[in-house]
Amino acid sequence: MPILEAFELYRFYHAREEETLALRGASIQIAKGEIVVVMGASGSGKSTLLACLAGLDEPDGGYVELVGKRLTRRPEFERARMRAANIGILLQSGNLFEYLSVEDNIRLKMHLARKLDEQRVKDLIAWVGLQERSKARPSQLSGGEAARAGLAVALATNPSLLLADEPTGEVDAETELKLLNLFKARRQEGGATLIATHSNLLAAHADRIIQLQDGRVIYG
Ligand SMILES: Nc1ncnc2c1ncn2[C@@H]1O[C@H](COP(=O)(O)OP(=O)(O)OP(=O)(O)O)[C@@H](O)[C@H]1O
Repeated sequence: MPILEAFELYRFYHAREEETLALRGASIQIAKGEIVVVMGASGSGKSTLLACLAGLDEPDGGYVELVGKRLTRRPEFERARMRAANIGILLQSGNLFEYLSVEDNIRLKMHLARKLDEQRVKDLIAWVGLQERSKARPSQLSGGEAARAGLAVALATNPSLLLADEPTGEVDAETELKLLNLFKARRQEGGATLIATHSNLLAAHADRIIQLQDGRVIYG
């Protein structure tokens, strides 16, 4: 069974007189242990797709199944509960609460999911190589450190699926490589990762590439 499956997603945006078709029948599947990269020109619908897959946005047509259960067209609190149990989200930036240290950001995420686990806090911090920076606030971190801290927070509750939207967009080449290696390490443990990105490095190491164009999957 795929961890996540999307069937014929449509999403329209209405702004003033204009209507934008951000998704026009996009279908995808992600299996356990896969790294799937979604590529496409700016405006092709990558962020919209990820938001629909995470249940943060509701598609106007089609639906998403998360671990075999429909996520779409449920009340927000139910989508939030399903998301919290199964999905970690990593964005280009803004993954951390500014007034909390790295380790407290991780703890807060666990606490909200009622999964506080001090050993896992330590393990995650070591895994992303931030042992020396665990008490630092986000504003005291370099871009690369903040990206790794964001990944630790996204994976705090050990989600079966990581959705990453342009995670290496604002980091240097060294951090890009570090993040790639962390995504690969996750794959060995059976975790699935879907990455919307323009990064050729991430694409080169993906198990599968999905190409979006004008809201449609044209490849993959
Ligand atoms: N909230 C919104 N209101 C109106 N139009 C929107 C909204 N969000 C996205 N769009 C439009 O939907 C289309 C798809 O946008 P989306 O952000 O999903 O593309 P993207 O592939 O992620 O782009 P980028 O690579 O630049 O982040 C674009 O034409 C965009 O202008």
